[in-house]
Amino acid sequence: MAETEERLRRTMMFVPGNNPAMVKDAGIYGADSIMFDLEDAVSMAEKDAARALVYEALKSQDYGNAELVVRINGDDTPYYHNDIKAMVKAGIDVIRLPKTETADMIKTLEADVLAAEKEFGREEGSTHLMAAIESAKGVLNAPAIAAASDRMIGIALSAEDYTTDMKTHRYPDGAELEFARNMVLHAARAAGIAAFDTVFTNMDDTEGFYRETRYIHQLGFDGKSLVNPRQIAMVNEVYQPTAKEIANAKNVINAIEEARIKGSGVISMNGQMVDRPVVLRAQRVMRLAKASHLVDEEGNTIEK
Ligand SMILES: CC(C)(COP(=O)(O)OP(=O)(O)OC[C@H]1O[C@@H](n2cnc3c(N)ncnc32)[C@H](O)[C@@H]1OP(=O)(O)O)[C@@H](O)C(=O)NCCC(=O)NCCSC(=O)C[C@@](O)(CC(=O)O)C(=O)O
Ligand SMILES: [Mg+2]
Repeated sequence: MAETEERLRRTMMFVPGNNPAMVKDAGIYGADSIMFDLEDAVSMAEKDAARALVYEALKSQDYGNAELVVRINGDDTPYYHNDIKAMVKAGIDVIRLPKTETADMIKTLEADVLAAEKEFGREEGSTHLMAAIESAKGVLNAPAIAAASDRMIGIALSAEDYTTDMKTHRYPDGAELEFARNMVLHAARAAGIAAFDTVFTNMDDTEGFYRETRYIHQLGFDGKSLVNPRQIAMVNEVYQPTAKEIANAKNVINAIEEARIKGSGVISMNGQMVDRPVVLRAQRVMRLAKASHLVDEEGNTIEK
């Protein structure tokens, strides 16, 4: 992937760090990002073993093109520093801080990660960060959290802890998450980083999962945190562009290229004004189409 190209982050799958089979096979399902969990999926008694398991997997397993993320334990736990050191030493792509409530928590994490990069001879700045927003305080501070470090690649809403903090629970229509979703999304967009929607935990409610995914796709989220590989194809299906969207995107890109050659940045196409934001949307449609194997590298439709 070219350095300037936006990475697709439709699916970020939680993998319990204490489960050797799941850790080993996590790469076979095609998630855009694999998130090894050292926090709430792992009991206190298994914290050290899980960290060692994930460390060994990162050193020895080939997870293909997936972005590798680890959810460490919070800075109020005795595991936080060891988690950071082990994961930075193993060369993790992204550290996800759970229950992030302030920008200072990210700044502290950034300093701790930098110290670990120096200690283990890793390139300074190579470890990226993201924050999980899991409380009212976190939601209200989301803009500052999102902008707290140049290492930040995204922020995620964590609705299980958030609804507990709000003294409610999750309902099928998601009204209890409306404010938090919009805050997280706006904070991410204002900081120029990715926004991840929360996990959906009822494996049997396929209809509910599709409904929620279509909704967050419409809002503009980059993708969702997931708990099960069966959810990956469903998210990709919702996020993949339609044939009409792809055809339109190709026309936009071709038309603006012709206009550029003639020295113009804005044109009219079928009565519709085409300018920079329309072109950026068209380019994103083509990236999604490529990732969904609907078109090849040159943008030609792949016949199924
Ligand atoms: C849900 C279930 C038990 C269902 O089990 P089932 O047995 O019915 O699954 P099946 O579909 O039958 O599995 C078919 C095959 O896939 C394999 N497989 C399944 N899941 C896999 C996976 N995740 N990774 C790799 N492999 C997997 C499985 O091993 C089998 O492999 P095989 O035997 O070879 O065929 C299982 O998925 C699971 O444990 N999920 C992870 C749960 C978890 O991590 N929770 C913590 C994160 S949330 C949180 O903390 C809240 C939060 O903090 C969130 C935030 O911050 O965003 C907040 O506050 O909101
Ligand atoms: Mg949580």
